[in-house]
Amino acid sequence: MQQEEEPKHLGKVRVPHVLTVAGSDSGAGAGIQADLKACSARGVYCSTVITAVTAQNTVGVQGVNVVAEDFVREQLKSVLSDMHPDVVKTGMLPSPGIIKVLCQSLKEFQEALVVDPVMVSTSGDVLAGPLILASFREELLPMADIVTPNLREASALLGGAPLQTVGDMRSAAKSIHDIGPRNVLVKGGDLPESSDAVDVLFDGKEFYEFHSTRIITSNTHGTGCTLASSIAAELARGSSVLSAVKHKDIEKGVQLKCWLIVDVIGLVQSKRYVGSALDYSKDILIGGGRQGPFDHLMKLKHNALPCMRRPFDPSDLLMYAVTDSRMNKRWGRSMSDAVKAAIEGGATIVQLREKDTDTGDFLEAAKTCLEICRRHNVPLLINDRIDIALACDADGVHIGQSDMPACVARTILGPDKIIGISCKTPQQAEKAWIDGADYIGCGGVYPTNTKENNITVGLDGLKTVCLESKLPVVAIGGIGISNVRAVMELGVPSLKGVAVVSALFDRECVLTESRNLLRAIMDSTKAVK
Ligand SMILES: Cc1ncc(COP(=O)(O)OP(=O)(O)O)c(N)n1
Ligand SMILES: Cc1ncsc1CCOP(=O)(O)O
Ligand SMILES: [Mg+2]
Repeated sequence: MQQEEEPKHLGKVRVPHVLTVAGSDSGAGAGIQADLKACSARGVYCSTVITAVTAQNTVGVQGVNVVAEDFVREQLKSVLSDMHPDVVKTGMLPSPGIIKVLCQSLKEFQEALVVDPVMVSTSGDVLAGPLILASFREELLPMADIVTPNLREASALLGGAPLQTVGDMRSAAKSIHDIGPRNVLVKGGDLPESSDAVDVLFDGKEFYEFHSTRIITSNTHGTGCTLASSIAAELARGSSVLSAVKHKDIEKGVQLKCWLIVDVIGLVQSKRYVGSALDYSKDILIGGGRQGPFDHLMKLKHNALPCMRRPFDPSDLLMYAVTDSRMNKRWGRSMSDAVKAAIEGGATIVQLREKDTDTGDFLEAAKTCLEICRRHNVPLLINDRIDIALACDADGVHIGQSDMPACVARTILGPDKIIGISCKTPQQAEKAWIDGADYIGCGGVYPTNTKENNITVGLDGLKTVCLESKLPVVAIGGIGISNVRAVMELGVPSLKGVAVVSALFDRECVLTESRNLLRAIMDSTKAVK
């Protein structure tokens, strides 16, 4: 009997998809490269049709090599016929011929269209001449669902009169709308004498103004491309709503209303995203020119902190300091002062275990502690709170048996973060290994007041777990200067150190306690050898 073939898409998820038709920027701040990064940051797949290759950096544009029209057509056909993007976004279109080719393809495939009418690069280099202006006006703009000119582009599209006020921007938006696009967003980032950045949207009926705080930075190269890509990404994400409306063939008025909802929300989100990326990137240094790129994924600075992170080393577990804000408060010190003193006293890894600190305060303190830890090349872990670990880009987390399952934590945190799991039995230790943990914390070894209702495993329980564990082990619970020797002298190779809370932090001087405890640990490890 012939088996029926399963449809290829069964069980697969369709992801939102933007096609960008634009030029390549070798400096990767703008153009195709900005579009790819912006779409990735906004969670949308991005395919690319390259119209020109530019030699470009933070100083300016040194050269442009236009791609042959036929080859632009071929790229368009390859992507549109097979991958069916939800939205097409255009950037640099360097010849009237390329615009014609694009418009033909768009008529055939009927995708939603976001036009960033790139004419002059942010460095002032002209990327599109007067012939292109005519093609924009006559062919491309009438097909656009939204067009996003800056002040200079809006002025060029309308014959050259400068735009100097929000009133001018409104009139320009209306006049450009008359050319044919369904929505016009005139971006006022360059408006003189304005403390905030104002953009004006006109949808043919109403004007909307979007105000945001102006971010003082020279790292703005690619802002226009990024905003347009981000709008395209938002439209692609909302395209299920749009296509539902389109399919039902609802009368034009309702369809427009639906567009507007997607547009306005998408615009607000896009502007907010660009603002956050600019703000994050205001102090990064790439290139020596006047205008630098910014970091679309808002991650680059983590790697630029004083000390680079390194892979987890089990010997980091030797003296493991676990914070407790109640104790530190009692002794009149902040979390970061406590961490600094513990590290100066020799702590080899730090865990922030903050059971009653508000989330906002916890995050801020965690960022400060992370800077201290990075400076000293000491890993920083967060207890229980994967959200905090992600938000501050800590080195990892410590989780217990009733916290987030370790395999889920691993999926969320990725392969490079450190994950520690509390285990009281060999079975739990085995599971921790299967789930992808890096180490286990075993205890309470001795009774403790720090953690309520914690069952004590004793030295025997610790030894049993250490003997069975495939992962390195750190002992915890009631450990201090008086009993650390007994723990370390168990002499099981997987036992790499001790984790302590009150022995360091429920004391007057964290620095002294840390030094003394480290000395005792070192003495006992020497004794074992
Ligand atoms: C190193 C280390 N080991 C064990 C624990 C305890 O974690 P957990 O069982 O999740 O309990 P809480 O600390 O969250 O109360 C730990 N924190 N660190
Ligand atoms: C968090 C934790 N997990 C098991 S025992 C314990 C508390 C350890 O605190 P202390 O070092 O003050 O006994
Ligand atoms: Mg926990």
